[in-house]
Amino acid sequence: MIKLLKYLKGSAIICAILAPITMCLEVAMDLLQPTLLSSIIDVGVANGDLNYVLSAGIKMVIAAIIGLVAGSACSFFAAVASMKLGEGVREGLFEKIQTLSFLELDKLKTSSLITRLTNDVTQLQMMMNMALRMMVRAPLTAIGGLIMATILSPKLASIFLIALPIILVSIMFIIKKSLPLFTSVQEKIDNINTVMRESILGVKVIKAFAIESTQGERFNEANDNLTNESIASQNMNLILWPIATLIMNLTVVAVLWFGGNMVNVGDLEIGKIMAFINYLLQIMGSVVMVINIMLTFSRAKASANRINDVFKTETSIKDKEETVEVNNFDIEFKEVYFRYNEHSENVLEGISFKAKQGETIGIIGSTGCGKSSFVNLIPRLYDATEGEILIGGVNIKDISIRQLRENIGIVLQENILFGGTIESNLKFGNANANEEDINSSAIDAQAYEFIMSKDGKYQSEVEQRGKNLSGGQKQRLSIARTLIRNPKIFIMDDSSSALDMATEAKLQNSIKNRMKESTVLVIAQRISGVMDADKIIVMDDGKISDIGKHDELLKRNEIYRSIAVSQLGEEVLKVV
Ligand SMILES: Nc1ncnc2c1ncn2[C@@H]1O[C@H](COP(=O)(O)OP(=O)(O)OP(=O)(O)O)[C@@H](O)[C@H]1O
Repeated sequence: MIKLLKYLKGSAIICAILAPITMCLEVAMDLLQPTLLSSIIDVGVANGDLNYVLSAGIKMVIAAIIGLVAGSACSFFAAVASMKLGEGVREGLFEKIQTLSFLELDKLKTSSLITRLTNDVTQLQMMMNMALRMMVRAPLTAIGGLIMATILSPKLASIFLIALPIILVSIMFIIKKSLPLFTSVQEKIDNINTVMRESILGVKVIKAFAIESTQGERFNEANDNLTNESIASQNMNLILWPIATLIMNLTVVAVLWFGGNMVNVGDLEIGKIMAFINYLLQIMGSVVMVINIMLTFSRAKASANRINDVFKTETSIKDKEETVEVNNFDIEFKEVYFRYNEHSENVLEGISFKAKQGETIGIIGSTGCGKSSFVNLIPRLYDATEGEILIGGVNIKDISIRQLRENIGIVLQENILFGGTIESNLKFGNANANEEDINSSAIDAQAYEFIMSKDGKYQSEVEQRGKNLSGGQKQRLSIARTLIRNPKIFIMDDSSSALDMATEAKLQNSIKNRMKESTVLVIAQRISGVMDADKIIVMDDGKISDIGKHDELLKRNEIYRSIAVSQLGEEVLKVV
């Protein structure tokens, strides 16, 4: 948890220092009150000295006002410092997540990352706030109260020697038991976030399949698990209160019993007993505060561990110290093998091929045969497990990730658009794009017409994830967003599947003209999407089955021939 304090910066550090200082003042004022009260009773009232009573009373009021102001200032400083800590940690986490590769993101899981960014940071904030207010107050009040009570009557104060150890041992026991429960509660929140995320994003599928009740059951199960775990962690909390209250009440009885006897034999004044009980209540109150701090601390520790897990995660894909600039964008795969993690099987096996800059390569194969995995290796979204991938003759691991990704434009299979306007989405591809760039990429992506048909044209609103656009419109905007970068390597991962044949043909034509100088890789499910390519790679179960032109493959490759016949009919064979 201490490690995360480095996210406390600037004015927040000053607030974090001022909060305990102002708290010290409040505690001092609180500790003064019982002594002033006892002097009023034992001196003022006992001697019938009204002036003494008045002046001590005024001192009590002034002390209370100073205590109030100091306490409010402390709460303010603690709130600012803890909010700023939360802001800093969230910012750090967000930046860290941006650096992680797909591999680490797969492992950490999106919904868990969201819980860590929100719920776990909130726990940390609460801890910080409480620590700044209570961590000083509780021990100071307890120690100060003990000293003042001992000054009043060392004999009576010996009662604390029995009461305090019992409470402290109970606290330690409960804390030890509750830490794993708090970690488990956070995990259960992860689960519920996963189900919620799936249910909300997939609400249309759920409705279309009429599986609301099944989803409801999944949600209820996750919800029940969270509730049960939270109750278990709170139960620990509940045991502590009766123990603390019982010990406190027994101590008060003991003070009254022994103190009463002392008054009877003339060893102690009545006012001192009252002050003693006041100190006792302050000490016990601070013990209760310590219990609260410890419980919040255990919960925050579980959250801090989860946050630190993200900070500790090192990206597996990073730049070497010395990187090489490339000016040529031929691509070569040399005996490339790939699997998603050490426990899974190879998704790609022995992939070798070459593509010259300016060539268009089509990639076709049955679903799940590894096409997306294959192209994802080129911009290093994942790293190959074995073998080498070269661009312009240089291993891609020797090229800086920035240069690599700046020169590669990939239209992913999942077309994710961001909330904003059509223009802001296109500018994701190139923030400096001018009107001409925007127009030309929209025209080439066959998106211009539908954009112009909208009332707002380029300023038309795009809702989150582009949900107010059709599948084909999203695909075309995603293509335009990539074309606007004029990448040296242009990859389309099944990006024209939602377009009709005529639009797809126009798209192919415009890409061919625009990307003459680039290496183009096009994954398609439809033969029409790849048949005009300079080379077509036929993939089968993670391996390359064949590479050739349309006519050649029709003649010699069984897989290609069967895909072509299934889509274009037997006539396709007559041309060969
Ligand atoms: N992130 C991932 N983690 C683990 N396995 C994955 C992941 N993504 C894909 N796979 C697995 O890798 C294999 C190849 O998937 P890939 O997406 O590359 O196939 P594809 O040929 O592009 O499929 P499609 O044509 O349906 O898009 C599949 O068996 C899939 O289950």
